[in-house]
Amino acid sequence: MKNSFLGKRIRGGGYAMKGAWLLLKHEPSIQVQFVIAIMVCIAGWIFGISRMEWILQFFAIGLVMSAEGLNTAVEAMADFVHPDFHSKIGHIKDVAAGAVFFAALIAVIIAGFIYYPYIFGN
Ligand SMILES: Nc1ncnc2c1ncn2[C@@H]1O[C@H](COP(=O)(O)OP(=O)(O)OP(=O)(O)O)[C@@H](O)[C@H]1O
Repeated sequence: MKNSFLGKRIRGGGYAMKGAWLLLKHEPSIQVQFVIAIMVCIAGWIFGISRMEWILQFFAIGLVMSAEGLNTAVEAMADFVHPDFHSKIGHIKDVAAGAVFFAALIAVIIAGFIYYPYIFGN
């Protein structure tokens, strides 16, 4: 079982959950986004958003937290591979942060589409 196809997949899932827990425990940017995710879920519950709006909201939350998690991994990798200041490292980190910016921008646009009608009417 241990080295079977299924055993490896289950172990991989365990490592992934450990990684998610490490992100939540140690990374301030992920912690902030997690709190924002809880707040928008409370907003969704208060405004009684539709099933499709919940799906879009969870998609946006997943998109931002995934991008931020990968950005954190890229930053850690860059610091490990080259701890000193280097313009290439700066470029790599800026590009990884840019990916988070795209995800966050899309999330804000989705939030606007969902909540604008509930707050300001159609
Ligand atoms: N080793 C480096 N060489 C060149 N530029 C760097 C380097 N480290 C960081 N930078 C620049 O600083 C920006 C911020 O980097 P980074 O996110 O690692 O710093 P930080 O804000 O201290 O990170 P965190 O608080 O998430 O640990 C990068 O996007 C990059 O422009």
